[in-house]
Parts: sequence; structure tokens; C-alpha cells
Amino acid sequence: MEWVRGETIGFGTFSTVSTATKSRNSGDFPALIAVKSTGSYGAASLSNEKSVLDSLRDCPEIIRCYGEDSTVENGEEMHNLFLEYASRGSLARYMKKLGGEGLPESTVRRYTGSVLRGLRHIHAKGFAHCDIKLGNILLFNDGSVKIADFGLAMRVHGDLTALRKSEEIRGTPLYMAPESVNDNEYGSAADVWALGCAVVEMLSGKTAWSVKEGSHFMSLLIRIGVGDELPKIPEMLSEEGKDFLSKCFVKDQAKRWTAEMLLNHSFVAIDLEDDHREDFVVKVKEEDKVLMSPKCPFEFDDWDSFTLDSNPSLDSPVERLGSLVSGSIPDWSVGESWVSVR
Ligand SMILES: Nc1ncnc2c1ncn2[C@@H]1O[C@H](COP(=O)(O)OP(=O)(O)OP(=O)(O)O)[C@@H](O)[C@H]1O
Repeated sequence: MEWVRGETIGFGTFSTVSTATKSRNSGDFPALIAVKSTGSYGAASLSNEKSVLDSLRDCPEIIRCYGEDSTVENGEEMHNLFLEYASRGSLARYMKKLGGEGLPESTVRRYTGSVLRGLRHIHAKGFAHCDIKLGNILLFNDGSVKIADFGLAMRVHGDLTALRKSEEIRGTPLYMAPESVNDNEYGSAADVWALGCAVVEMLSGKTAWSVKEGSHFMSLLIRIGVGDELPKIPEMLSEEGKDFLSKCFVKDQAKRWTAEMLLNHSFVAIDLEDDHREDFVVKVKEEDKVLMSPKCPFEFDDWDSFTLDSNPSLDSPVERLGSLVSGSIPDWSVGESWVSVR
């Protein structure tokens, strides 16, 4: 396909996302698409994303992939992935514009149902997304949402059970499931835990774990992995909503509900007529139509996704967390509450 790069609409750890238009009528692509581009450092992640999206095609709740190519820009080889364009950007960006306010419960129910249908498809095809968060749920003009960013997605071995003995720690700390923190396990159950965190954030406008500004991310991982504390379920939520979240926030992943089970929960099994899609359209102000959706590295809730080699021989959670704090892993940098891996 011949195409022309447009405005930058987002930044990820490995990539820049921009709009793109076809320069000629080629293929069955929409005129306006998103292109996710990376240099050689992110090529493996982009190629993983492409192969996962190819396996997951034809699910309305998952962002479509139209192919890939490579270009040379400013002397650098760029790898490009062509994606369906979500004109409203991510839910994280939308929530930020609401300035700490939550969304109406009816809207959250609908978004949650959509993400669950996407997750059911991902899990049924034998994958785990591994990075469900508001930044990876994209919003369209008609008020629908789709799951994006499959750069960390993995094939799950066995019958939808979590991966064991994975050799890396991956994900976004605020959304990490206890088994991922403690045992390096990533699977469909961890996606459900992360969905619960996303639901709390949509409802309250605040992250599911309250964390003091400037505190070290390791203290959060210890709260998630060790002890009985659970993310705080918003008080004002309906009893159905509270019950739904209690099925997501089960520390024992074997007892946590699956996406398939949650789809039958009354919180999401609602008639679409109960929802107010038009509210969404009214709420979006003119200035929200700006295409840019940059990530701010200095706000706590933008703690980034990461992958990091860890020592798989450490069995106890305390040992494992201790090894992460000890500085034996030199690649971490933590500044202004922002975690990154180089
Ligand atoms: N198809 C799309 N349409 C519109 N905006 C998009 C699209 N894909 C990504 N974006 C925007 O770009 C941002 C970064 O994209 P994405 O999360 O896929 O990149 P990444 O490098 O994998 O990031 P991360 O660091 O979260 O892993 C998103 O949060 C979103 O704002």
C-alpha cells in the first residue's frame, strides 16, 4: 500500500502512532488509518503484535490490523503496522479530560461488556493480552470501544491456564495481578484482574490502587502480591457492580471468574437500550477533537508497560520482590513516579 503519514496521535514505550492516508486506491483499507511505527528496538514487539492480531481477526471488539511494511525515514529503517483508526483515542486520554470524574455506570457497563467480549475471543484463541488498561482500550466516534496494543500478548499454554516460569516480568504495575507479581504467571486470569482495575478507574476516575505521589512502585507490588488487600471498590457503585468486581478481584486465580463467566453477570448482561450513547457524544467537547493523544511520563497513572528479565529461580514472592528491589536488575529507572525500562 502507498500511504502518507499524518499527525502523531500517541506514543508508546516502543512506538509512535500517527494517522495515515492512502496515497492511492490500494486494497480494501479505509481512507484514514492509524500507523504504529518503531525503529529496530521495537521491531520484535510490533511483529508479535501483527501475528497475534492476524490470529484474532474478525472480532468487532478488537482493533483491526490491515498489514505492515517498512520504510526508511531520516535514514532509519521504520517498521509500520497499519491499524483501524480510533478517532477518540484511548479511554485513558478521555478520562484525563474529565479531570478525575468517573463515567456514568451505564456507560461503564457497556464498555466493560465490549472489553469482555474481546477478552473472551482472545482467550478462546489461546492468547492472553497481558496489558489490559485504559490506555489500551480505544474509543470510536459512535461510542464503541475496542482492545488495542497486543505488543505484550502471549500464547497461553494449556487450557486457558496461566503461563508458568515465564522469564520476564511484564505489564503495567497498577494493573498487575497477584500471580504475575508473585510467580511470574501471565494468562487469561491476569487479564480479568486488570479488567477489574480498569472498571474501577472508569467508574471513579481514579486508579484502582490508591498510591501516594512519589512512592516507590515496589511498595505497590508488595501490596498486590502479599497479604489480603484488594483494590478499593467504589462506594457509590450499584450492588451488581460491586459483586462483578468481587469476581474479578479474587487473589487466587483459580477462583477468579473467567471472561466467559463474567459475560453472564447481570452487571454487563444488560439491554443496550439502558445505555446512553448520546450522552457520550454530548459530553465530548470541541477541543477534545484534537487528534493528539500524547502520554505524559510524569503522572502516576501513566506508569508504563514494561517487560523485564527477572530471576525465574526465585520461588517465594518475598524473595522475588526482594530481588527486584535489590538493584540486581540494572535496567530499571524510576523518576517522578515513572517506571521505564531501557
Ligand atoms: N489504532 C489507533 N487509533 C488511534 N489511536 C491509537 C491507535 N493505536 C494507538 N493509539 C494511541 O497511541 C497510544 C500508544 O499506542 P500503543 O499503546 O499501541 O503503543 P505501545 O508502544 O504498544 O504502548 P505501551 O507503552 O502502552 O505498550 C495509545 O495509548 C493511543 O492513545
